[in-house]
Amino acid sequence: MIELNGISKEYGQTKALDDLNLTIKEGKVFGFLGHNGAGKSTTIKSLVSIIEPTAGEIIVDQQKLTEHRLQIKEKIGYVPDTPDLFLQLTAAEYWDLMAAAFSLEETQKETQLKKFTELFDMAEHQDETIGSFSHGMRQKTIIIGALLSDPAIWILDEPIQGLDPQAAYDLKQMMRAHADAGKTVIFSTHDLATAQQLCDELAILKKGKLIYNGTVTALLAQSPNESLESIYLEMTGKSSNTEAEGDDG
Ligand SMILES: Nc1ncnc2c1ncn2[C@@H]1O[C@H](COP(=O)(O)OP(=O)(O)OP(=O)(O)O)[C@@H](O)[C@H]1O
Repeated sequence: MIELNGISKEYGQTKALDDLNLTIKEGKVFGFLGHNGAGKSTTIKSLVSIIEPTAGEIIVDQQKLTEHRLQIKEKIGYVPDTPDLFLQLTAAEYWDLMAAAFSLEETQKETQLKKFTELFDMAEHQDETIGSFSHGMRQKTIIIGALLSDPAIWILDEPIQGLDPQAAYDLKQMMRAHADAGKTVIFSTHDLATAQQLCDELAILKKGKLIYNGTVTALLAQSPNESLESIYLEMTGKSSNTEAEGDDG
């Protein structure tokens, strides 16, 4: 279980996160939604120790993140929102690096690589440099690297973006299966259809504040005849098309 207790992050005058309180449980797919700049990546980067919140505490499996960073990092597979790391390495070199960072046995590395490179159609590209890849191929390379060690906690910042429909489908299936196996899947997305299809629980952020936390089912039940898209747009301050067209009812 992951607990965020009173997390705030300030950049000068900007409050990127404002007193965020959340509990993220195993066995669920947990999604972060919010407009550009709402604080999704700031939350995710705080969880994976890239940035340090200005205030608050993160607890992972009863351990304080500030006191157990390495043990906690070993449990996490992280996919950043920009897959532009190590562009001069080949995909195979990058995966070797990730396998070494997690002290994977050679056989475990080979088995995992065979599975993922076949699944993501990357086997024939593994000796090419990451810099020569398309956005989607870079994304696949980073996803494979993040999942090589079979981490219990997946934290994926806009992982679907840029993937072709087959890879997106396969990744969503993997996320579902990982959660169904009792593990943790956290991701951010702008794709409301994906959120509706995949998430068990949601956190919707607006300007650094949590404006909804709960199940997708409960959110949809609040307005039974509306889609997640129109509910989201209403909550985040935008009107749906019908309202924008001046239906004064
Ligand atoms: N390094 C930084 N320096 C200053 N401000 C920052 C920095 N990183 C983020 N911010 C600000 O913090 C706020 C939250 O940004 P964040 O990247 O978390 O949003 P996001 O929800 O992930 O947005 P997007 O959907 O565009 O990826 C924004 O106002 C952003 O400008």
